[in-house]
Amino acid sequence: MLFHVRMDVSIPDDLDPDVRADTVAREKAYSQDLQRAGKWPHIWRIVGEYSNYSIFDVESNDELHTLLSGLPLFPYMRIKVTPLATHPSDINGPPAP
Ligand SMILES: O=C(O)CC1=CCC(=O)O1
Repeated sequence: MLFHVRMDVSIPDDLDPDVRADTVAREKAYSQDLQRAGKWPHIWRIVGEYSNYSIFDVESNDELHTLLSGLPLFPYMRIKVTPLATHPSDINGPPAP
């Protein structure tokens, strides 16, 4: 199942700089592990914002929720999830299983 996910990050200005750096580093490692596992095939920076558009490829809503709620930056994010379906005009058809 494919999901489009928008993440808007808002880290409080008064967060300890060491905690901030550690959290951002853990976020990067967590994200890259999921990218290598094929669960997070795309991540794009939204120009001019501390936000990204991502595509997740997971088995269920519950799996997506588990992955998103495990993000180290989750406490500092607003997340909008859009489930994706195959478009009937897509010349490539549905993604391979
Ligand atoms: O910087 C962001 O958009 C938040 C984020 C998600 C994965 C990551 O490495 O950073």
